Formats: sequence, C-alpha cells, structure tokens
Amino acid sequence: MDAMDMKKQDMNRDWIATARTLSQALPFLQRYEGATVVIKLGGHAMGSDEAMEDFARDVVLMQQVGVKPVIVHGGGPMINQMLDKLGIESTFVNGKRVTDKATVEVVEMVLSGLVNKRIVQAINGQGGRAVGISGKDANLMICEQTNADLGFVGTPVEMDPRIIRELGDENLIPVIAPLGAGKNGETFNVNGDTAAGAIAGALKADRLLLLTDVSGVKGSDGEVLTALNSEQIIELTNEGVIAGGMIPKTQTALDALQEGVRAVVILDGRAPNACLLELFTEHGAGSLIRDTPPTVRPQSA
Ligand SMILES: Nc1ncnc2c1ncn2[C@@H]1O[C@H](COP(=O)(O)OP(=O)(O)O)[C@@H](O)[C@H]1O
Ligand SMILES: CC(=O)N[C@@H](CCC(=O)OP(=O)(O)O)C(=O)O
Repeated sequence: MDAMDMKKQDMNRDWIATARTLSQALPFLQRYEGATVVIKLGGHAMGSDEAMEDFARDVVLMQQVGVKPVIVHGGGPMINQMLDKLGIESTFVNGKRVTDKATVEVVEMVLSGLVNKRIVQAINGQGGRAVGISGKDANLMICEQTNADLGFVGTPVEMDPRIIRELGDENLIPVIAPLGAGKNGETFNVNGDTAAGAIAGALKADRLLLLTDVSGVKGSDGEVLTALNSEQIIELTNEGVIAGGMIPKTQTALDALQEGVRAVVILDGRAPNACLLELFTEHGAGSLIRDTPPTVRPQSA
C-alpha cells in the first residue's frame, strides 16, 4: 500500500468512528429530548474565539436535537480588566465582589454588553438564534441586598422564569447576564454561579452544567470525583478539601438540588466539546452531583 492509500484508509477509519459515535449517542439523544439544560459559562472557561465558537456549536447542536439550552454567564476576569482600565479598585469577600455604585455600572456594562453579546454572536454565527437578556428583563430575577458590606451585591429572592420558557418555545436560546433588579429600582450584581442555580431551580431543570477551569470536584487524594451526593459535599467542605472558588459552586449545586434540579455537573469548560461529552456519551465529564446514589450514568438520572 502506498502512502496515499494509507492516508485514505486512515480517513475512512475516522469517518467510521464518527458514524459509530453518532449511532451510540441515540439513547442519550432520546433521553434528553425536550430536557431543559442550564449551562453556566464562567469567565475563566471563556477562552479564545475558537473555543467560544466550539462552545457555541455544541449549544446549537444541543438545540437541534431537541434539548432546551439556557446559558447563564459570568465574566469576572473581564470586569476586572475594565475596572483596571478605569482605575477603579476592586476587592472580594468570600468570592463576592464588593460592589459600590461606580462598580455596579461597570459590571452591568461589561456583563450585559461585551460578554453577553460575544456569546450571543457566537451562537448566532453557528446558525442558532440567541437572545441576550439579564436577570432584570421581564422580572426574571428580583434580588435583595446580600449584606450591607458588599454594597450592590444581590441574592435572588423572587424568580419569574416565564421569559425563558417563552423564548425556548420559539426555539430562541436565552443568554443571561447575572444581574438582578431590586424592589426599589436598584441594579444588583449577582455571582454567576448563584444566578445559574436560581434560574435552574426556577425552571426545575434536568441538568445544571457549571463550566469552570478545573476538571471537577477533587477529593482528599486530589483525584476528581466522578459522582457525589449532598452529604459528601458537606463532609468534604467541613474537611477543607472543597475550598475557595469551589465553595460557591458546590453550594449552588446543593441549593439547586433542593429546588428540584435533577442533577448538577461541575466540569472543565475548556475541554473540547465538554457539554456534548457530558450529555451524549457514556463517558460523561466532570463531577456529577445528585442525591440518589448513581448507578450507570447518565441513563439512571
Ligand atoms: N476540592 C476541589 N476540587 C476542585 N477545585 C477546587 C477544590 N477546592 C478548591 N478548588 C478551587 O476552585 C477553583 C474553581 O473556582 P473559580 O476559579 O472561582 O471558578 P470560575 O472562575 O470558573 O467560577 C479551582 O480552580 C480550584 O483552585
Ligand atoms: C457578586 C459577584 O461577585 N459577581 C460577579 C459576577 C460575574 C461572575 O460571577 O463571573 P465568573 O463566573 O466569571 O466568576 C463579579 O462581579 O465578578
């Protein structure tokens, strides 16, 4: 066989593998038909334009096969950059940005503007129809001040998810910036994980995927735990194994499960096709958190 024939044979093998993968996805496609999947895209998980394109393609594919994707995004690093440019200093307390009046204006500008529209455009570029909103639109997320020391940081207290269902019914993909309205006309800055959890809870979503920059929740041996329940999360947190930025994520997961979300997955958003791997393959990705002991994932959810 000459070099040309060997190349052809390799290509054939690739196509056969692709067809096999598609065929093996059937039970997963059937399982997620009509399912609501909330995806939180963290600022650290938003990489290059190419990575954003890949993410957008996966979201459009999900919708094409009958899933209702809902995107909630963060953008902490992008807010930091803009605050730096404007010479506004910023500090965090327990993972939340201390947000004064000037800061909340920058937060809204960056999240609802730059970050939100970048994701919307990427999805539309892949043939989807995305609509960018924030938690302020149609009273989606009414907030109260979390605590006076944090300034304009909000905790969601009243959710009205009708706007998301209405957009989904029209095959539009909601892309949501984590800002909320206060009852006295204030604008509140909401942690992206908290917002995603509240929205997934209000929708009683089938899955909440929290895309971050680590491959999942690590146990005391440093290995990623592929499945865990609320009790294990509480234990690992008390032992200090779950720490730092992982605390708001696992707390969000516990709250979301209590609100009726069926399962939460914490996974590395920078890994290629992370969402597809999680939803449509036997392999799964990251850490699956739910309260009935898992057997075979994900069919048993
Ligand atoms: N048990 C744990 N397993 C995995 N990551 C952990 C754990 N405990 C703390 N972390 C930290 O949490 C970080 C993820 O949180 P964060 O950086 O705030 O994510 P994002 O910016 O995507 O919201 C990881 O980079 C890691 O350093
Ligand atoms: C209250 C609070 O801290 N809000 C966050 C909102 C953005 C966010 O959560 O972004 P990531 O998901 O990229 O971290 C902030 O101001 O940074």
